[in-house]
Amino acid sequence: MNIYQMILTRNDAPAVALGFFDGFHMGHKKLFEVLTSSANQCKKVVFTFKNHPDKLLGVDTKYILTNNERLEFFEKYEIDDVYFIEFNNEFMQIDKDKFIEDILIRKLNVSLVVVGYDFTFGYKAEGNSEYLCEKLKNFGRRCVIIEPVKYQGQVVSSTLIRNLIMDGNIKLANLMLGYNFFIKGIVKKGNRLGRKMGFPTLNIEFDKNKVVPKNGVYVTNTIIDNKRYLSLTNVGFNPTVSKTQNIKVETHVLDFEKEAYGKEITVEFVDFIRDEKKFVNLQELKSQINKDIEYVKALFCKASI
Ligand SMILES: Cc1cc2nc3c(=O)[nH]c(=O)nc-3n(C[C@H](O)[C@H](O)[C@H](O)COP(=O)(O)O)c2cc1C
Ligand SMILES: Nc1ncnc2c1ncn2[C@@H]1O[C@H](COP(=O)(O)OP(=O)(O)OP(=O)(O)O)[C@@H](O)[C@H]1O
Repeated sequence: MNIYQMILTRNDAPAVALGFFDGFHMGHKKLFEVLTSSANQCKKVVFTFKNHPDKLLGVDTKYILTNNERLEFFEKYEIDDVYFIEFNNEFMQIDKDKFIEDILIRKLNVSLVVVGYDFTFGYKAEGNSEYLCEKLKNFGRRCVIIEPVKYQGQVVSSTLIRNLIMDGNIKLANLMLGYNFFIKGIVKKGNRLGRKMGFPTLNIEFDKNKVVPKNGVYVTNTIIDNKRYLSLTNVGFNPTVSKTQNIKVETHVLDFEKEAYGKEITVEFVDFIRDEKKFVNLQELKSQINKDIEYVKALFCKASI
C-alpha cells in the first residue's frame, strides 16, 4: 500500500473512498466492501486526513484508532493507495466545487467515488453526498452512497462509539466496531507494588491521542508475542496508592509469569467489571483484586472469548 502526503495528478482512473474512518466500524466496513465489489479492475484508493478536521477547530478529540492503526485497517482491505493529507487552514478553505473539479476530477481522475449517507466536504462543509454524486455523474463518473448502517436501530458512528468507550460501555462499542476495542503500547516500569501484593501488572505507555475507557476494572485479552492471554486491566489513577494526575492503564495477565518490559503489547477490552475505588489500605485493595480475578476466572476461563 502506498501512502501519499501530497495530491499528485494520476493517469489511471481509480475507485476512491472518502472519509476519516476513525474506528473502522461496521459502517466503514460496509463502505469498503462496496468499494471492493464496485472497483472492478480499478485501483482502490482512500482519500483521508492525517489529523481530524475537528483538531483544527480546537476540539481535543481522542481517537478509537491511532493513525498507524487506521492505516493497518486500510491495508487489510487491500487498498492500493492512501492519500494521507494534512487538514490545514489552506485545505479548509477549498470550496466544494473546487474539491470536486480540481482534486477528484483533474488530479485523481476518479472513475468511482464511494461515500456514506452523511458525508460532507468543502469549505464550511457545504457539500454533501447527494451534491457530490450529482456533480460526479455530470462528469461521467460513478458515485455510490452507502445507506446508514445501524446496530439495533441506532446509526453506528465514530462519535457514538467514542462516547460508549468513555462511558465504559465496552460491550456495545465492540458490537458496533465489529472487533474488540484495543490499546497498544510499550510495557514500562511501574512501582512494582503489584508484584509485592501478589499480582504483577504490565504498565502500558500508549499514544496520548487514543480514547481511554472510563476509570475502572475490565476483563481484557492481552496479546504478548502473538499469544493471547486472559487478563484484568485497571484504567485510572490508582487512588489507593498514588496521587498521580496521569491516567494509567495496567494489566494483570493470568498465567503469565515472564518479563515483558519494553515489549509492544495489545490489550483488547472485553467487558467492564467495576469502578476504580480508593481503598483504606493495601490489604483491602488486594482482597478486592483477588475477588476480581476469581470472578473473571469463573466467567471466562472455560468459555472462549
Ligand atoms: C485488576 C486490578 C484492579 C485494580 N483496582 C484498583 C482499585 O480499585 N483502586 C486502586 O486504587 N487501584 C487499583 N488497581 C491498581 C493498583 O493500585 C496497582 O496495580 C498497584 O498499585 C500496582 O501498581 P504498580 O504496578 O505501579 O506498582 C487495580 C489493579 C488491577 C490489576
Ligand atoms: N453507519 C454508517 N453507515 C454508512 N456509512 C457510514 C456510517 N458511518 C460513517 N459512514 C461513512 O463513512 C465515511 C467516513 O465517515 P466518518 O469518518 O465521518 O465516520 P463517522 O462514523 O460518520 O464519524 P462521525 O461520528 O465523526 O460523524 C463517510 O463517508 C461516512 O458517511
